Parts: sequence; structure tokens; C-alpha cells
Amino acid sequence: MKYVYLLSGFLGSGKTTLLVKFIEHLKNKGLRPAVIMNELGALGFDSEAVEGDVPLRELLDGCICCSPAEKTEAQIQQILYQEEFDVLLIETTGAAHPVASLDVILSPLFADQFDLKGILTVIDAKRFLQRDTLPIQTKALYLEQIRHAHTLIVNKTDLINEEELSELQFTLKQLNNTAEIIEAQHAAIDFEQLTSSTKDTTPHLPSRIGKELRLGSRLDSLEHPYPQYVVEEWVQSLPDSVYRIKGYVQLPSTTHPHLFQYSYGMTQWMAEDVKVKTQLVLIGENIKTAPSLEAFSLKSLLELLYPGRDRVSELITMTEIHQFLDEELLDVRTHPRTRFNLETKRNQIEEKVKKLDCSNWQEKHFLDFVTKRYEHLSTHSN
Ligand SMILES: Nc1nc2c(ncn2[C@@H]2O[C@H](COP(=O)(O)OP(=O)(O)OP(=O)(O)O)[C@@H](O)[C@H]2O)c(=O)[nH]1
Repeated sequence: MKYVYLLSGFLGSGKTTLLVKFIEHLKNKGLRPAVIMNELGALGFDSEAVEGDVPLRELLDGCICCSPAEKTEAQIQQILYQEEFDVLLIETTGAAHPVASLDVILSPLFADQFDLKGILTVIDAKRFLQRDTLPIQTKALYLEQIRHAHTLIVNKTDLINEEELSELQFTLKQLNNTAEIIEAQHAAIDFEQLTSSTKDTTPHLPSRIGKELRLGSRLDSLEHPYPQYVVEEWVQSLPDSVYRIKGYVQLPSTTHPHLFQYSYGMTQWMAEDVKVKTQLVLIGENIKTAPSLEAFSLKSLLELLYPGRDRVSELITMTEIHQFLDEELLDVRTHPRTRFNLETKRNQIEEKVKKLDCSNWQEKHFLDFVTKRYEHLSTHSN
């Protein structure tokens, strides 16, 4: 798993200055950085700031969020498979929206190899105080970069006074009360503190930043085929704070998975002619709390099976669904935990499911799930 930091911030705020210092810090720690730089214009001036021994790819002529996704995907894939590195630093243009940048970086083809450690937004302290002079759209983008940051680096504090700095701090807290705010001159920050989560996070744990803070991503593996209508219903049920979903879904009726994309209320399906891993990347705010496709589909069945049960309507995660079904199977209220009782209970649930008004797919999907839990419990009850 490679750690990824996204460096965002307005033109001239100090992103390249931060990048150079970040690279130096990583090298001193014995870590191998790699860089993707996105510059507007056809020439990569800033890339000269990166020393020759650091793997570097440049995304020229276009902003990361509006240049062709395949091109960016190819660049990221190239760096991933051709270079050896531990941490990927991505410097976006000042014109990039953080959600769109994440969207491009986290392709379902390789999102499982990246662990997003943070979105760092660099702010030019003096220009921020003059933000009202910016055109409306530019200012809106500026504020979005601040709102979605995990860490806000208030740079160029040498150009403002104490009073202006406190005013700035106050405004930033109002815009984003979860981000850590770090003041800096020439982007000289305590990188040790910034990357401390890198040290104690094992690759299999979600990153500290992604868990606690707002904008983030999640990768869900899909273990079963899902009909298109179930995916569409799931997407409709999700909160508005889920901005993007993309990945590969196996439909029950096709040989190969379909590429599925969801963006601001619209879905798109495209047949693939190769075998790819079925998984979905979700991007949004508080994304860890959004129900997974599997949890959604099982919960729909549980609602039919146990109509009016308050507890069922509160189930969100797969862990909660497992726990609920396990308690039903074990019938904790009345029966001792024996394999015999477990089997009886399982048969009862199966009979009930078969009488429900649901599709063949739903029935099979649910019965497979019940069987899995039954097997798990029988192993653990004996
Ligand atoms: N006074 C002052 N100047 C700074 C500071 N940090 C960076 N600069 C200068 O600001 C200018 C822009 O810095 P960069 O690091 O290139 O900013 P950037 O965000 O990468 O710029 P773009 O790539 O054009 O978006 C450079 O001339 C830096 O030397 C600071 O804290 N104070």
C-alpha cells in the first residue's frame, strides 16, 4: 500500500515550496517519494524544483480534474508499476477541485494500492484576506479547497500582522472546523507531526485522516453479482454527501463486469470485455458511514422479513447486520446455543424468505448470506 498526499491550494500559494520540503523530509526518513505534478500550460516549470532521483510524472496542458481521465489514469498506472516508492505526492493546479482530483486519482483499477493520508491545502495568507476581490467562481473554488482539506497550511504569514492572522484563523475555523491549521513561512512545517499517522498505521487499517475527517474515499469489494436495479436503488438511498462512485460490478446475467459510474445523481453503465476485480470506489464526506451495496441489499430483505422491527431500520453496517442475523439464528432469548437449534432456526428463516415477495436474485443472495452466517456460527458454537 502506498501513501498518498494531495497538495491543493491556489496559484502561487506555496504548493511547490511545500512539495520540495516534503520530499526532503521523506528522504531524510528513509522513505522513497514519487511525485505527480499537474501544471496548467504546456511546460512544466515547477517540475524543475524536484530533484532527478525522485520519480516524477507531469500532467501538462489541463487541470487534473478536467484533462482526460484515461490520460491521468495512465500516468498514475505508469508510476505505480514502473517506479519504486512509498509515498506519492500529488501537486494539483490551483484550479483543481479536491473532489474532482480525488476522483481522477482513485481509479477502481488501482485504488486498492493507495491509502489517502491527507488533502493539504496551502493558503496564501495575504491573498486570502483579499479574497472578496476575486471573481465569484474563483472565490467559490478557493473556499471549496479550504472546506475539503484535512490540513490547512496558512503560508506566507510573514506578509500579514498578528491581528490579520487571528482574523484569518477565525474565518478558517468557520469554513472547516475539522482540519488542523498550521501556520508557516515558506511552507516550513513540522512534517514529523503531519506524517505521524504514517508511522503507526498498518497498511490494512484505514488512514487516520480518512476516518476522522470529512472528504475521503472508501473501497468496497463486491463479492457477489448484483442486478443493475439493486445498484441503482442503493445509489438513490445514499446521502447527498456521496459525490462519486465508480468501479466494476458483475451483473448476474453477463460474462464480464460492467464499469459503473455515479456522479451527482447520474449513473452510467458500460459493458467491459475483460475480467476485472469487482470493487467500488466511493468519494464523499464522512464516507465511512455510508451503507455499502451489500449492507443495503441485505437490509432491504431484512425489512421484508421482519416488518416493523425498529432495530432493522437502524442497521447500517455489515457488522450490525451480521450481529442482528446471528442473534436471530442463535435465538438468544429462548434456546441454548446448540447446532440443533441453530439448524432449526435457519430452516425457519429460509422457509420465511421463500414465502416473501422478492426476486429470485434477492432470495438467493439472502439465503447464501444466511448459510454463511449459519456455518460461521456452527463452527463457533461447537
Ligand atoms: N513572502 C513569502 N513568499 C513565499 C512564501 N512561500 C512561498 N513564497 C513564494 O511564493 C511564490 C510561489 O510559490 P510556489 O511554491 O511556487 O507556489 P505554487 O502554489 O506552487 O504556485 P503555482 O505552481 O503557480 O500554483 C514563490 O516565489 C515562492 O518563493 C512565504 O511564506 N512567504
